[in-house]
Amino acid sequence: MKIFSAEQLYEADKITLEQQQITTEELMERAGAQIFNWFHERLNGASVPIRIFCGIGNNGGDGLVLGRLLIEAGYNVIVYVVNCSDKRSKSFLYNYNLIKNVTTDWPILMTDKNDFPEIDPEDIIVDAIFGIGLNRSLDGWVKKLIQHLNASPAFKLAVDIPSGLFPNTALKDEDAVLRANHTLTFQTPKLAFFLPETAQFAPSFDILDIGLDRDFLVNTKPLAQIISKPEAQNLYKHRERFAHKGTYGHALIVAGSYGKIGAASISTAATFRIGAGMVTTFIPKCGYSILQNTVPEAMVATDIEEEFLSKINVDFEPSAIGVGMGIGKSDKTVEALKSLFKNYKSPMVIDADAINLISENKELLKLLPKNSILTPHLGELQRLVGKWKDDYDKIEKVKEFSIKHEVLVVIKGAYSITIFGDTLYLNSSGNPGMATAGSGDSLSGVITGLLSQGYDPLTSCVFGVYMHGFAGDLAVNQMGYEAVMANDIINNIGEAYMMLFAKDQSEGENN
Ligand SMILES: NC(=O)C1=CN([C@@H]2O[C@H](COP(=O)(O)OP(=O)(O)OC[C@H]3O[C@@H](n4cnc5c(N)ncnc54)[C@H](OP(=O)(O)O)[C@@H]3O)[C@@H](O)[C@H]2O)[C@@H](O)CC1
Ligand SMILES: [K+]
Repeated sequence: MKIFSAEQLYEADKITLEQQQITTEELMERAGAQIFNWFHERLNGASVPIRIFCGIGNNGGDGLVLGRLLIEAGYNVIVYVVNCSDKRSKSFLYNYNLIKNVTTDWPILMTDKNDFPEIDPEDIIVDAIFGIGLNRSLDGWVKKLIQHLNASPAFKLAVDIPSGLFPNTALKDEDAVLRANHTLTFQTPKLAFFLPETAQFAPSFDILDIGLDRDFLVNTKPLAQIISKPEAQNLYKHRERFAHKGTYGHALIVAGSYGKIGAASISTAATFRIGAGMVTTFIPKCGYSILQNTVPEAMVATDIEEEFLSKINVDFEPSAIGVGMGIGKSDKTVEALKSLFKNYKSPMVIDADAINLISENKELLKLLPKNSILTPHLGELQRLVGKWKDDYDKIEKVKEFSIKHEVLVVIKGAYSITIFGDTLYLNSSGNPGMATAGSGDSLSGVITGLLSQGYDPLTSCVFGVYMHGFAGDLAVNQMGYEAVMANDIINNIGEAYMMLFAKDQSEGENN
């Protein structure tokens, strides 16, 4: 699914009116009716008070349509106009007049904080104050109104986007945003719903299809793409009946140091589970028996050093390489990486300490094979690209980095983001149970295993991140968030493949 910017949505709006020969008011009626249907299906005529707060732009207009339809259906509705300016939009005014036809309880005009109503915990609050037209942070009594609403335990439903939240630019004042319980967003979710600093304001949402122009939606390059099950299904490559282990490549995992041989075992097991044909794991000598015991399917090659990596040498041409998990930061390991990057031109997954070593020895960046994949967590990312001001600045910095060094970057987090040049993919699978040691090592193994099978680097990232998260969702369903360990994620990769095409929706919420 695509995420469009506010500017693109206004463009879609304009094209829709032209192509479908409809007025703004007709489109607004569609939007309001969709929200009404959502309510009506759930409330089924219940008499709970619904307090609709409308701004003076088109978001407020949507609120007025909803109010009118709810009143007509016999609901207990109180409509407020947050009258912060006299620049009311044309469609707002049109619907302001219409609502007067269906009730003698005209909308209550609010002009300062003396007009704030008392709200019972059982009431429903509808936030139609500001939508994607917000162009500065809220202040004055309107900000106080938002805080008044936030202080109430009543259920808060936001229309299109919580008021005060910018759809695709940074937030400056987090005390001036409605904390919605749920958001009904038009046509596509907004980027802010997925980023760490702003997702808290829209913790859950439904997307309402208001019939914006299909051609525009299909042919326009979006701000970002969300990867959910349908997209992942399209990325999956079927196995060939006459396949043999060579068909799916011979991956090389370069990992581990004294005390961190587990990182090598975990990433090796994940490389196998996602489907690599063969895996050789290159580790310091001290890990030899451990690895042969924990992953007997793997071949093991060892460094001349006992406890860390100093010179990486294998006698085959790997189909993919995953490097960095638990390798530590010895000086000799920097040299080992240097020659690895120089000698092998296969696509590489670069993780953990390999990323840290690159950050400390920037000359390594020039040696990275083209289209290599870096999978930093936030601390590693910051060391790599420097500090960022906010989530959007972070994305811009990573885009620049990706373009400059011709690499892909996976920013790990609640919605992991894959960045390739100026293209963004947001992953929808995964859960907080996966914040556990070794989870990242298993992801590196998954991506390496996909590369090894011949998936291209971008698909390996996007599909790998999805499958890893999906396996984590299945693990959580079996044992709960707290108990999940990295091996449980790996052990559910098989189930994730089987469930990928199953109709059952038992996995995570936003899949
Ligand atoms: N796109 C679509 O396809 C469809 C969109 N639809 C709906 O339209 C919504 C967008 O409507 P919109 O453009 O009228 O903007 P909206 O958010 O109502 O607010 C604009 C007003 O707020 C003001 N203002 C801004 N910041 C402010 C601040 N900090 N403090 C105070 N005032 C501030 C600004 O005035 P200003 O003072 O800047 O001149 C202006 O008057 C969208 O979210 C969706 O709900 C649907 O109906 C159908 C299809
Ligand atoms: K809103």
